[in-house]
Amino acid sequence: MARGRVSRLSVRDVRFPTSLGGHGSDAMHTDPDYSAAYVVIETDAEDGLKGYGITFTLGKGTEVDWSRERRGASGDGGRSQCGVGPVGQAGGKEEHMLTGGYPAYTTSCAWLGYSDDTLKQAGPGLNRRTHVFHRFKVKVGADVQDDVRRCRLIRDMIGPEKTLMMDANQRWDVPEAVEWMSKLAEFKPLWIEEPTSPDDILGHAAISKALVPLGIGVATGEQCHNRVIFKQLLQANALQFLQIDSCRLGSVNENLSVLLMAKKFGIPVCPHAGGVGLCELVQHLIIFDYISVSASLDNRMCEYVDHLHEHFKYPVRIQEASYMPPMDAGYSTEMKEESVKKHQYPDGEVWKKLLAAQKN
Ligand SMILES: C[C@H](O)[C@@H](O)CC(=O)C(=O)O
Ligand SMILES: [Mg+2]
Repeated sequence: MARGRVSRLSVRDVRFPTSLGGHGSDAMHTDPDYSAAYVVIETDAEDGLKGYGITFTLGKGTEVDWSRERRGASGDGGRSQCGVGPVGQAGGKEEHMLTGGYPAYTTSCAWLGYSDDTLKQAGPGLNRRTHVFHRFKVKVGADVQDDVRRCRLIRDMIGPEKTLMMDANQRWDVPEAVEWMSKLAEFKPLWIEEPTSPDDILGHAAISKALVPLGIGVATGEQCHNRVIFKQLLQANALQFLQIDSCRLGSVNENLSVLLMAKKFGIPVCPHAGGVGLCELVQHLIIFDYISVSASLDNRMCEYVDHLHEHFKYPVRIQEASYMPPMDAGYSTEMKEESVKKHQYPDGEVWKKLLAAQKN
């Protein structure tokens, strides 16, 4: 157990220029730069132990988080996530995880900013992934004709059996969501994610009521910042898939309370991980969910995006489209110092070059 009092805290603004390749783009966020307020805490125990935390943002948001972290990293429970202990004793479900891992789906096949050629190409496109993954998510919501074309292309490539999900990133109002999804129903999506404002609990309930008869569930949660919102979503039958976000919900404890509520309501948790470092964090929560709470993999899967893992000291391991349990102690949050230095905004090497090029 860590001893001592927190004696030092650093917060750094780390940004990755993902917008240059359209990675991470959706109907609401057209040019995101995956970024983080990266926090390191040390104690006066002088035992070498440090705590690492990140809060995911899309670039400019880091400035807001930066000032929050500086003002009171411990005051409000913080949105950053610091290390927890290693996995415990092996039992039947742990064995299952250790051998087979936790099922993953990929969103990296179909960000909204990708051209049709990119979707088709090997490399960042879908071909490379179709034989690895069985579950795919496509971004929709900006233009219905584009969505029909892109969903057809993807459904044709993955075939009728593989699972397809759709994500509108809050773009629609309630009637629009129902109408739009009725047009995309032919592509057999398992869920529509964030069909409308994340705060509109009754709106989500109305959309669920209209779409469940078409075989389409509603998924939401990546913008839900506390357990009370999730409680209301569950009580109102407003979602069929619940998506915790390890950084959005303040603290591991808040995430755990949502896992427990989801179990009580019989709703599968399928965490959000589209961002930098989110896959690294959320794998701990979802494997815990399986081993200690839900005990089920029915209709459950964890999002995977395949960017930026190389900047983490303990990156996720994906095998056969599954997250393999992390073997290192902690929450897999520590970034490589070299990566942090290079991507620090605005004075890291990467940003100095980009900002200079923008001026010219
Ligand atoms: C801006 C982010 O990339 C967002 O599109 C992620 C998301 O909605 C998801 O992964 O789901
Ligand atoms: Mg989403």
